[in-house]
Amino acid sequence: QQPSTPVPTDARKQTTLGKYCTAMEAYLMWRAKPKEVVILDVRSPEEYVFVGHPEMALNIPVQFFSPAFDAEKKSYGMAANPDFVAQVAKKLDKNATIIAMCRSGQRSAAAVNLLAAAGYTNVWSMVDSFEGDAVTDPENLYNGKRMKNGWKNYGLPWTYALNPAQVFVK
Ligand SMILES: O=S(=O)([O-])[S-]
Repeated sequence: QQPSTPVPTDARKQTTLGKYCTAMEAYLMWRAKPKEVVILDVRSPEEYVFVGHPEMALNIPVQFFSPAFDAEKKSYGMAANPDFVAQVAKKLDKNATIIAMCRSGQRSAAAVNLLAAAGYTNVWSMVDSFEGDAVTDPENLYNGKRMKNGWKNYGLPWTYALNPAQVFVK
């Protein structure tokens, strides 16, 4: 069964290919065809290692974590991985079924767009991704926490274990 997730309202989560799925739909797609469907985790290797990752996920970062802290934005930076498409191409054909995922669906959309521009046609963006969206309700104990949806919150299979065939190696 094909995912029926609609176009996300957040423009940063939209892709040129228009293929969207939730973490649950992604898991069901993978489970139906585990040899054909690739879950591609485009987060930084640090997130893959320390936050954990779907058990079957291949890590190729679309952006790297940057240790430069921006006091105004109150965040660390991310730097584009200039070799992202080439690194994907080493492992996956242009007609492969790929589900891109990140923390909560923005970098996965960016990754889909890069791959689409390079000729990949069957690339989905996991809109809630690994950690999901944050609760936005000041009355809620979990306000601001990523507890709404996503792979981890659904209780889908994830791990901290590192498989040499799946980790990012430059
Ligand atoms: O890019 S992100 O959705 O993982 S914050």
